[in-house]
Amino acid sequence: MTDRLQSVDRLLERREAISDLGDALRLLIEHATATEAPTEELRRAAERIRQAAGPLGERIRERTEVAAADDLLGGVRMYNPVIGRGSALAPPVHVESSNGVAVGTCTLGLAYEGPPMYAHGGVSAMLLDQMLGHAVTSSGKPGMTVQLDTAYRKPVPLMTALRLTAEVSQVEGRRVTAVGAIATAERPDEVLVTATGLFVALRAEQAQRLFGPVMRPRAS
Ligand SMILES: CCCCCCCCCCCCCC(=O)SCCNC(=O)CCNC(=O)[C@H](O)C(C)(C)COP(=O)(O)OP(=O)(O)OC[C@H]1O[C@@H](n2cnc3c(N)ncnc32)[C@H](O)[C@@H]1OP(=O)(O)O
Repeated sequence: MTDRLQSVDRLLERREAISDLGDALRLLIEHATATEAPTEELRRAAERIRQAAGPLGERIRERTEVAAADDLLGGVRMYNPVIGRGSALAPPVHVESSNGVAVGTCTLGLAYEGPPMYAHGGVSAMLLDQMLGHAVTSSGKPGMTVQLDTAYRKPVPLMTALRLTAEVSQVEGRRVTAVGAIATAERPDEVLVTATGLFVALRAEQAQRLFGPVMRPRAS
């Protein structure tokens, strides 16, 4: 096996391990949010979790370093808080996108609760920002969100399969507008939340100013 193939294998193995850890963390968060276990059990769990966290903190990256398992240009972001399989914060959303259109699926657990039984409005906005970002990126004009308007028409139910959609609606020079919606998978035509986002493609000097350290090739 060539060195390159071996390093690809190692990368895939690491991504698999990160996803496995992410799944475990999501289970932990969901149980910790839903639990009505005795108080003593909570104390024991806190101690065991601190013990498990210790070794992970022994080698950590700086803010200016991209995670070793990520591929920025290829769109692999293992710790993205919406789609990252390694992020305990991510539901995670599974997204497919092409030609300015994105479709996503996810189920939100009790950890995302705002009003009882329903998703927090900020969580819906986060999901839609990400979805709009995928639509915009897949149109070939990636940019950053400069404005996001959300309209909450009906509450988003927790523990229910959701369908998220987004598409580019307007391109004006460096400014790209996209619209998106959240519905349940069961009733995709009944819109619960909508969003309109304005994205701006960065000029080269803006990209350099904001992302200079992570744009440099990794030292081997
Ligand atoms: C396969 C790969 C898949 C990967 C998928 C990845 C998906 C990723 C999903 C991630 C999703 C998550 C995404 C995130 O979370 S992105 C994170 C949240 N967003 C930010 O942090 C952005 C913060 N903003 C800035 O840094 C600056 O505003 C930037 C640098 C973006 C623009 O700099 P600046 O502000 O100095 O502007 P400009 O001089 O360059 O000019 C820009 C043009 O835009 C117009 N303008 C600006 N602001 C507004 C506004 N509010 N309403 C209306 N218009 C506005 C402006 O007038 C001008 O128009 P014109 O005069 O040219 O006509």
